[in-house]
Amino acid sequence: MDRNSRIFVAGHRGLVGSAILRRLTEAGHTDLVIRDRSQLDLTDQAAVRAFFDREGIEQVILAAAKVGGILANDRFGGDFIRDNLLIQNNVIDAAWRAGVKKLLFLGSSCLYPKHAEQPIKEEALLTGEMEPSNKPYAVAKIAGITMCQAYRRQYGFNAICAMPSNLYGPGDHFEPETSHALPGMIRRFHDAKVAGDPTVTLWGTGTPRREFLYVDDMADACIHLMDHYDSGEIINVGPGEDIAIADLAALIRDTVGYTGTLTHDLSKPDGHPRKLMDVSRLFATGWRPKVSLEEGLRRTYDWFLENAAPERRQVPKQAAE
Ligand SMILES: NC(=O)C1=CN([C@@H]2O[C@H](COP(=O)(O)OP(=O)(O)OC[C@H]3O[C@@H](n4cnc5c(N)ncnc54)[C@H](OP(=O)(O)O)[C@@H]3O)[C@@H](O)[C@H]2O)C=CC1
Ligand SMILES: C[C@H]1O[C@H](OP(=O)(O)OP(=O)(O)OC[C@H]2O[C@@H](n3cnc4c(=O)[nH]c(N)nc43)[C@H](O)[C@@H]2O)[C@@H](O)[C@@H](O)C1=O
Repeated sequence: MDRNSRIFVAGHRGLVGSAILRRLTEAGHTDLVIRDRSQLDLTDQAAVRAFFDREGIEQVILAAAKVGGILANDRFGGDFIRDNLLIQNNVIDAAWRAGVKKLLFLGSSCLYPKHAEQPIKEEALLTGEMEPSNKPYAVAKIAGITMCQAYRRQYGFNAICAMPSNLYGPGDHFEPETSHALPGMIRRFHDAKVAGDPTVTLWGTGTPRREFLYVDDMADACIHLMDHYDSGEIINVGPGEDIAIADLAALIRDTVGYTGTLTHDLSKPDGHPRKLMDVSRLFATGWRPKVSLEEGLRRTYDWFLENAAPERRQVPKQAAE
């Protein structure tokens, strides 16, 4: 990506957006455009149109979305489908109208059929029943992909679509109920360690498998695709290996230094049994991930301790007296 190109990083405060902003800044980019939600609500079509008409944006990385773990998706499907359809419709359309040269849209591995053949090839999209827990989110995302492909075919708009695996790292969300599995478990093991709780409860059976990509690798992949990928075909982005949730829990337990026991809350959903993606299309472009899961967990927990651990929140003075 040209260092002088005017790039809008939508969702720059989020897990992926903040990593992309970090990477582009480190690479010496001088014309990065960012807007907090309070400055530009991407669900507001008129505001988004006016923004693109005014700002002369040349490239867009769309890392803004309504995102959450399996329970948030299961409980708030109306919010997920509404907000994601609004955000992506507004940004993709306004970017095209304003003459943006290239846009990156982010789907997810959870868009693939629940029982897709593993590892999952990009051609598997829409070939089978979807996982019900995140169907509203997934249908919205598939609409976004379809919109990008239709705008390319009808208008020649260079929109590309990546399908990331589960992502994690600095800037993630650690709220126990709404977060993704990896940060949720970090928080759960950490809180139990601080409180001296004898047991930690995991959701589900622990048998599902998930593919985890460290968010700085994801940021590198996004920039790599902006530089080297111009096809309308979706492209999987992941490390190409997965781990059972129960084994991930053991890794997180050791990273946090928790010594208690584990139980399972079987009332919580398992979701996809597995969603390991075939990343040969991505690897053929020359990209490879750099950060292992063990190293990524270490860095993520260090970031959590510095920035997100509940005991770091200042207790109001009067409450402490
Ligand atoms: N995390 C994961 O495991 C995966 C994520 N993805 C995709 O990657 C992308 C980024 O996800 P991730 O970084 O995890 O998500 P986050 O929730 O961390 O970040 C989303 C960002 O979007 C912003 N946003 C949400 N709604 C609006 C709005 N109405 N107006 C303006 N900004 C808004 C948020 O702003 P604010 O900070 O104000 O809330 C936040 O900065 C998404 O498209 C997601 O679908 C795909 C696969 C896996
Ligand atoms: C990235 C992807 O993320 C979502 O899909 P998901 O991968 O199924 O979501 P998840 O990260 O929350 O992993 C869930 C798995 O993990 C188990 N599990 C154990 N203990 C905890 C736990 O403490 N929290 C959570 N959330 N899950 C737990 C849980 O039982 C289940 O088996 C999509 O909605 C969508 O948002 C999407 O794109």
